[in-house]
Amino acid sequence: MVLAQLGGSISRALAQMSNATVIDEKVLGECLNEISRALLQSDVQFKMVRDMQTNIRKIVNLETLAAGTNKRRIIQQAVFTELCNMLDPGKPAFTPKKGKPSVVMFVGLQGSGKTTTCTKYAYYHQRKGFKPSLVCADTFRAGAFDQLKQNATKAKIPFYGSYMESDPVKIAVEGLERFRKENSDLIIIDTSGRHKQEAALFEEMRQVAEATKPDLVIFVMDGSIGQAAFDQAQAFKQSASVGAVIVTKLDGHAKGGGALSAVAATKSPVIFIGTGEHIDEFEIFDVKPFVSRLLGMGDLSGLMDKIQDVMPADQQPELLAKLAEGTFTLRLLYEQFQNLLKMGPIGQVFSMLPGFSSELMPKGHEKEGQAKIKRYMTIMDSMTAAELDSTNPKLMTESRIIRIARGSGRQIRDVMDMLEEYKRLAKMWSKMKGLKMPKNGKMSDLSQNLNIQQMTKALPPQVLKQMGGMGGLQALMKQMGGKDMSKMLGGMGLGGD
Ligand SMILES: Nc1nc2c(ncn2[C@@H]2O[C@H](COP(=O)(O)OP(=O)(O)OP(=O)(O)O)[C@@H](O)[C@H]2O)c(=O)[nH]1
Repeated sequence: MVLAQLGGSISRALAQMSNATVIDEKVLGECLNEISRALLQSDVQFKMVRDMQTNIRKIVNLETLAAGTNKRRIIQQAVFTELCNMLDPGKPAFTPKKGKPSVVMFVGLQGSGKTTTCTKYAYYHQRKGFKPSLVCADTFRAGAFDQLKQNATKAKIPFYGSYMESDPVKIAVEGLERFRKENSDLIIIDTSGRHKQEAALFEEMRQVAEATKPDLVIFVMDGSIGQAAFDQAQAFKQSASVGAVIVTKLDGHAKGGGALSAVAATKSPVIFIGTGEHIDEFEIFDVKPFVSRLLGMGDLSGLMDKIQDVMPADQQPELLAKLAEGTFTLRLLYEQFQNLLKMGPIGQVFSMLPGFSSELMPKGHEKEGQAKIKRYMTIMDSMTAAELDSTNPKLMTESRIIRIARGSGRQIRDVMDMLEEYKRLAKMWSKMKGLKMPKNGKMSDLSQNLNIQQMTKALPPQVLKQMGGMGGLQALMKQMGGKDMSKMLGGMGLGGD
């Protein structure tokens, strides 16, 4: 069972239980069995599933719960906590600091996605302002250096390797010296993999580690290997001082449960997950938000951080002023699309919204969504400034539409489609009109001025329903704290169909 389905099954089991008029032992038992079945099908170890059931039973003692307590919420919370405990080894991994030289070594079996992940890791840190560099100490696989070179060049990350040298230790040390001189603050060493765990692989790993003294050894594990994950993770853990794990290929048909439970068993935290072959299909792994997203409960603080990352602070007062006037122009939409694309794969963004489990945004649709946004932007590129800045729907006459379609090389139908989407969003935003502005003009202070009624009106009904109606919305606003809500609404509107 793939991870997104696992989340869906657990949420469904909880929802079914909520539908029961009385929650008694029988209903609770059925719900827990359903959840256990889903976990087992995802390759989570039997013992862990059994322990989880026992723990939940301990927390949720139906007889002693006072009348009037919300049993459903208590059970849901217990499931959430247990899933988190399963994935949290309780100690954080080493994290590199900007400007302070760190060495990180990657280990794993051949084909686990090690080389790809090294570049993703480097790229991730580069975007955060680090000066990463890559060393290819994989002399076992002939094409490894070429692959690293290609990836690194594309991402503009300095790399080091050799076609001639066959001693991985020598390459690792030379690469380290070179990049230390060049003031790289994150030197990443890719090591050889083998088809299976074998003594030679572990010996080589040990030697490279001894020569380079890494601050962190990351074990890269293929998320689709199911139950075999347990032994593999443990073998690596015992041979190298693995300090963190990255699980790859948690897209497509990955039996993520197996890898995740095995990882939990090795007591090293998962720090990132790979969700595709592309360099930005890489997500930071945080236990609570991950479980929350798995259960379709969203991860708003993650989403807010992502938005804050891409939206320059000086643009915020301007956007707010326009929103307060109730003017949502095509130009504004264009800018929002740009921000959305900067945030990374759309599916990642949507899975952070409460009510949208990743099951609702399957891989194919994600690409479709992204393509749709790019298509809309191409169409807008063929519009005049007056068209982009207008708020008059009548301006878009037939002749203008035909001209835009021709100019952008798209069908008239596509232009109409884009305009419909714009109208839908403009309508949603117009309901936010009259919003009281925060005095300092800062987005992050806007949420204090939003009221529930206004929000309820602005949200598409199906989104509101998914969020659990007014009550859900209220809880959500509390969760948001000082973070900003309006940008989130913009994002939501784009996916609200
Ligand atoms: N779908 C998907 N494919 C991935 C992901 N990460 C890596 N891959 C693919 O997995 C394949 C193997 O990846 P590599 O990076 O070459 O594997 P490796 O572990 O470095 O192999 P060695 O260098 O031989 O040890 C490649 O085709 C990658 O594109 C991921 O998160 N999702």
